[in-house]
Amino acid sequence: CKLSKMGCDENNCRNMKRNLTYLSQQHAAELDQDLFNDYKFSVDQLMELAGLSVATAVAKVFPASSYNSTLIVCGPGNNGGDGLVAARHMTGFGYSVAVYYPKRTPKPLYENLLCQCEKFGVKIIETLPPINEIKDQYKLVVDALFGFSFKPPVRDVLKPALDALIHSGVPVCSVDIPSGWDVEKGPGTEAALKPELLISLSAPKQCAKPEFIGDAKHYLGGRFLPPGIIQKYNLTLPPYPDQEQVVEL
Ligand SMILES: NC(=O)C1=CN([C@@H]2O[C@H](COP(=O)(O)OP(=O)(O)OC[C@H]3O[C@@H](n4cnc5c(N)ncnc54)[C@H](O)[C@@H]3O)[C@@H](O)[C@H]2O)[C@@H](O)CC1
Ligand SMILES: [K+]
Repeated sequence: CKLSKMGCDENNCRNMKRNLTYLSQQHAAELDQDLFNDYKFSVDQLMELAGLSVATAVAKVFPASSYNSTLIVCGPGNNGGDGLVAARHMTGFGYSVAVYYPKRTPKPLYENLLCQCEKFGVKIIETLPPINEIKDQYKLVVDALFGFSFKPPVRDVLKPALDALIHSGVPVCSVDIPSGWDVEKGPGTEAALKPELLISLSAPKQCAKPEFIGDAKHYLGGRFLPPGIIQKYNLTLPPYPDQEQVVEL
């Protein structure tokens, strides 16, 4: 992590992680609403910054030179929207990107993002390859299926998409929440998704605590929190270095 690279010892690293704020599901949703209602952000604005930070963190950990072909699995909510934004930015970072987006929400926001993906050369696939063939086609998978509004268990319609994330055998980068996990209680079972990278957006949620994510790399992105929100929710978060979109936790 950042601190250990700066020569700090492991205890300091652990203490920093222990002092981080981990939001409950309810506070994550309330904070989101405050950004829209009190601070007059639009969803598009925040989603663009969230998706850019996802693409940035992925590129830092899994560079396009080695992990050029990427599958992004997008869900029906804003987590899926972050995935569509990340897909577009990743084409600019040198990746060849395919998007699987099985349950599309008929709203201009998502339709526009999908249109932009196509125009940037993202391949939109209508069916997933069989699970055992995913690793023949892709070197990396981005999990933008469910975010902080997910309530387990997964419903049948999106179970095949979640199973593909869990069993593909390809490194998975999860956007905000590892899909299928309880937002507060973590993975729950041994059979849950085990991402190699988690990008928490705005602030980590309780399922991102070290005891749940283990050795996974963990980044914070979504550099858009106003000082008033940091005060209101009493957030302890690391500073972003310079003009970076993400910080490693
Ligand atoms: N405040 C923030 O930090 C921001 C958050 N954003 C993203 O927005 C996400 C939250 O988005 P949403 O509230 O739209 O919700 P999600 O994207 O978490 O998912 C909601 C969708 O999943 C479905 N769903 C929920 N439980 C399910 C189950 N058990 N089985 C099948 N489907 C299920 C719901 O019907 C709904 O369609 C965050 O995690 C983050 O990725 C960003 O886009 C912008 C700013
Ligand atoms: K996710």
